Amino acid sequence: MTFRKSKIAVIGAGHTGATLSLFLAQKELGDVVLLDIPEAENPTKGKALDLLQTGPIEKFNVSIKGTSNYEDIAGANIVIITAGIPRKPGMSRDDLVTTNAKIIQQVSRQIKHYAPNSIVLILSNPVDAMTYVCYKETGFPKNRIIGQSGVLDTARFNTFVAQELQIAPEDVSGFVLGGHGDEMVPLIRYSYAGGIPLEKLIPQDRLQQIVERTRKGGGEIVGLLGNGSAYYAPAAACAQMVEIIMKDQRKIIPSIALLEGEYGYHELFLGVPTILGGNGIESVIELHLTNEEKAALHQSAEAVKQVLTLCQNI
Ligand SMILES: NC(=O)C1=CN([C@@H]2O[C@H](COP(=O)(O)OP(=O)(O)OC[C@H]3O[C@@H](n4cnc5c(N)ncnc54)[C@H](O)[C@@H]3O)[C@@H](O)[C@H]2O)C=CC1
Ligand SMILES: O=C([O-])CC(=O)C(=O)O
Repeated sequence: MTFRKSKIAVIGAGHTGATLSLFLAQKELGDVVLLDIPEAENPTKGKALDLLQTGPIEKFNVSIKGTSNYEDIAGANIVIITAGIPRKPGMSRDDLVTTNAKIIQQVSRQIKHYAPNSIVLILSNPVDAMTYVCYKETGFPKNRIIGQSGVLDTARFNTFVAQELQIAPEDVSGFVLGGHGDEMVPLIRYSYAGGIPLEKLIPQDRLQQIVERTRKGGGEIVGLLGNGSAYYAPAAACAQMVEIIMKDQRKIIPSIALLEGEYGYHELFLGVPTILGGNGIESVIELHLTNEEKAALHQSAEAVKQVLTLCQNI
């Protein structure tokens, strides 16, 4: 009898890619292939070997291979793209667009060739636009092209609310819509702690401060790190999405998904609540929004469209 394990490919072996590989190995979701550019082949192999040697201590048993050869991702079930440059203090995510769009284009071509049946999860920034670039370049169906932003943004919101109320973070279920930029839309009306609407637990002005901190949550960490951006929580967010897909858990999770009429948008990737499962995005959940919420979402969508115009001539 042959036992075939699943294969998960992580493109980009930097901070997020290497951290994600550790989370994936700990979850034993499949064998991990960690790929970076040829110039970084030795460090990539070194990180993979180091991760592999974590197995006996952390009690996981999967293979972890470092490589710069795309043949190694052949047949991957899921590919996560973390390749690209991160921002530095003073930059916005959108400032990365020209460099990263070219990288995503190259990487997507290789994925199309070597892992044509894979589900692709995009992390690289500006992530809403990079998800669109990957969609266009691979030509994969929309359910198999997913961007990560909302799991992370919601985790930040939940953390700040838990700190405010002095409760367990897992008791908080926040809700964030829109693009992964400072215009993102944390929706207080759909946010709860222990089933109680947050509006009943925290005064409006404090809630607004938490919303603002969430919107700028990535920038806060960029400012503190000084040379790069967050990677533990972003990697954990990707690992959770991979787990949901690999185990076909059908969870309601915010994903960057292609909108074809939902929320009034067409041919636009934006963060929305989705059912995530074995086929990737199983469906987009459309919620009723107040006029104020619609206006905030519109502002966020316009910011994403603006960045997309910069991807047209890559
Ligand atoms: N969507 C989100 O929520 C988040 C997105 N990010 C984004 O993820 C990206 C990666 O961040 P980090 O891992 O911290 O950066 P990093 O600089 O530590 O790692 C990036 C890696 O990509 C590799 N790379 C560059 N071009 C490549 C190519 N053509 N093929 C394969 N690998 C290539 C680099 O050699 C490097 O090892 C950034 O764009 C960052 O802004 C980071 C955190 C959260
Ligand atoms: O802030 C950044 O540049 C990285 C990112 O997307 C995040 O941490 O939310």
